[in-house]
Amino acid sequence: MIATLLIQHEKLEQLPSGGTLSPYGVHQKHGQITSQALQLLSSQRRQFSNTYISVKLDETSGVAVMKLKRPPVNSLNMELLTEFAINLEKLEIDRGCRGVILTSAVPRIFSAGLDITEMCGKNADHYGEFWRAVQEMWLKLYGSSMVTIAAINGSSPAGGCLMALSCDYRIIANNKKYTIGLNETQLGIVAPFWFKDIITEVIGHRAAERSLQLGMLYSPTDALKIGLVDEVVAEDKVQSTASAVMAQWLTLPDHARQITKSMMRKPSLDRLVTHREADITNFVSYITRDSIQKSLQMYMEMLKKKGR
Ligand SMILES: CC/C=C\C/C=C\C/C=C/C=C/CC(=O)SCCNC(=O)CCNC(=O)[C@H](O)C(C)(C)COP(=O)(O)OP(=O)(O)OC[C@H]1O[C@@H](n2cnc3c(N)ncnc32)[C@H](O)[C@@H]1OP(=O)(O)O
Repeated sequence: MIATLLIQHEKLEQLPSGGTLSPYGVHQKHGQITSQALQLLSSQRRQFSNTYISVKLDETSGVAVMKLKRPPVNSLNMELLTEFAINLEKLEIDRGCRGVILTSAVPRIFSAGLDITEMCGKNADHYGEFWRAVQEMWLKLYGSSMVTIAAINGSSPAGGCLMALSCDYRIIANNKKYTIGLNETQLGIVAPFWFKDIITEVIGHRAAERSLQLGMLYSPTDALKIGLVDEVVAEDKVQSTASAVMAQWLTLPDHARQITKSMMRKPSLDRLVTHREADITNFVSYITRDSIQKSLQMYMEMLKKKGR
């Protein structure tokens, strides 16, 4: 029992910021065994935090709450995406974790989507690396065998919406100021095929086509109408509803639910895995076009003006 707890704890050891999984071994930790074990036995919660992600795992329920914490808008830069993928992978291999609630620590914002500055004024190698990190985040989240619930406590455009769409269930706060959707065309860019596939899976072809062409951002109630979210609840009920829904989902045997989830999601995952390198090449050649760079720069200027 103590040995198991120790191994689990080491899987969840805090990561050096922006780095890769720490190669801690049981032996390196030998001297701390007793105190760590006692600490773990007396506490049912484990938490760890990186620069842009914090995770709290409740060992009793097997549910982790993962929060994005990159103010002002949780835009997804390379470091956040990398931390996200590493943390999710750690939870994935942790037997004590069966479900993840994804939410934001930044008031009024779930995530502003990809960090536009990662897609402007950089070189091709950078864009390629960035895109690989975006793909990796999505493959890990959409392909997770755990129950994943998005507790959307703020606006969630573009890549933020993709994250929410990749979860098994979406709960959004009832606040008219919050919007959610894949608004890429409003930036003058095209949503990649796998963004298109996933929104089509969730809301159906007709609604997705209209939504994508017009780059629509929906209020919570409109998002509910088209099935982009599953539930709209009072702002102060988002987390408790997410916990209640999670508890319901976790009453099912993991094995049956996981195989069913995998059956439903495998075709889309395989499509990206098969075309991963081509998708990166495509992204790089697209994003380096002068016209696209200009559109993104203008969009950033517009955002900055609005903020003043
Ligand atoms: C054939 C084609 C083939 C292949 C194509 C392949 C790929 C192309 C693909 C790319 C896909 C991209 C997906 C994306 O996610 S793009 C990002 C889209 N995001 C948005 O449009 C959101 C923009 N932001 C907002 O709407 C708002 O900021 C807000 C609603 C999230 C929050 O509003 P607030 O009023 O609370 O805050 P602001 O004052 O607007 O912002 C504060 C601060 O943050 C900066 N900022 C906002 N969003 C981003 C962002 N996404 N990236 C970087 N920075 C952002 C904003 O400029 C402000 O900065 P300053 O304080 O003024 O410095």
